[in-house]
Amino acid sequence: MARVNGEMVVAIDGPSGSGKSSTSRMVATRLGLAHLDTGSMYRALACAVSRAGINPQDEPDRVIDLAGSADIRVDTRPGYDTVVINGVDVTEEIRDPRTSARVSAVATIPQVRVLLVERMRDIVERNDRRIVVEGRDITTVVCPDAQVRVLLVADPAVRMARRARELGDDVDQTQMHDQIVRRDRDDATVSQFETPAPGVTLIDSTSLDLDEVVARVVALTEQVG
Ligand SMILES: Nc1ncnc2c1ncn2[C@@H]1O[C@H](COP(=O)(O)OP(=O)(O)OP(=O)(O)O)[C@@H](O)[C@H]1O
Ligand SMILES: Nc1ccn([C@H]2C[C@H](O)[C@@H](COP(=O)(O)O)O2)c(=O)n1
Repeated sequence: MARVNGEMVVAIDGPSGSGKSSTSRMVATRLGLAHLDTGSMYRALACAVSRAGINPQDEPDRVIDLAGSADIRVDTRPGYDTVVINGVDVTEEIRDPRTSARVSAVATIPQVRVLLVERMRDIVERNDRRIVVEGRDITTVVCPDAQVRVLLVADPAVRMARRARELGDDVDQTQMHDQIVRRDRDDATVSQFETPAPGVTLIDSTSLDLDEVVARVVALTEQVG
């Protein structure tokens, strides 16, 4: 295994379905790092909001209260991916297309973002800054000082096809469009993940397989002085 020693924060941003989680998990495993999927934290909050019967558009203050008070536990061992909020294991629920449809309404509330960014940075520190962190604003807001910063993109049609293959018969074309195109449009109102910020490496995976993407990210970690 190409383990790295010392501090190594790898920040990976990108639009929905661009391969952030698959890539991050494999990079973390290969390098002996922890893995934080920050989208899972917004998704967990969206589950708790829904369980509490809160409508984020009508009652943003209740969402903000929950974002501040909720006990959110994420397992940062690569491949474990367990997420528990207020004692409820939502690991499966966060991947339900209904959660995907609701999560942007929670993640686009600015005060919610401030509260969760604080928690994300805390998790990075608790992992001794040896971690792969993925999301939409990791390279720009959460960890702009990361050793490696990547924006991972892929053509929307390719992302939809990959997601459709993953979900099988469960999701129709309208839902797929909502999960990828509509979600990106909403999420892009609060984060900049469509073009790389200065110093961020762009990787377009449209015609790269997963192993090729992982190899490129690992190569970037090897260039860190
Ligand atoms: N380079 C690639 N080539 C082919 N398939 C890929 C590639 N990268 C990811 N995939 C597949 O695309 C799908 C979406 O990948 P993944 O869940 O990692 O994306 P994501 O960016 O984390 O998505 P989301 O933003 O919705 O959480 C998965 O089925 C994954 O196996
Ligand atoms: N750093 C982040 C991470 C995620 N989000 C939002 C955007 C998505 O709609 C939602 C779920 O993320 P996903 O699991 O699809 O990566 O959370 C964000 O705004 N910032």
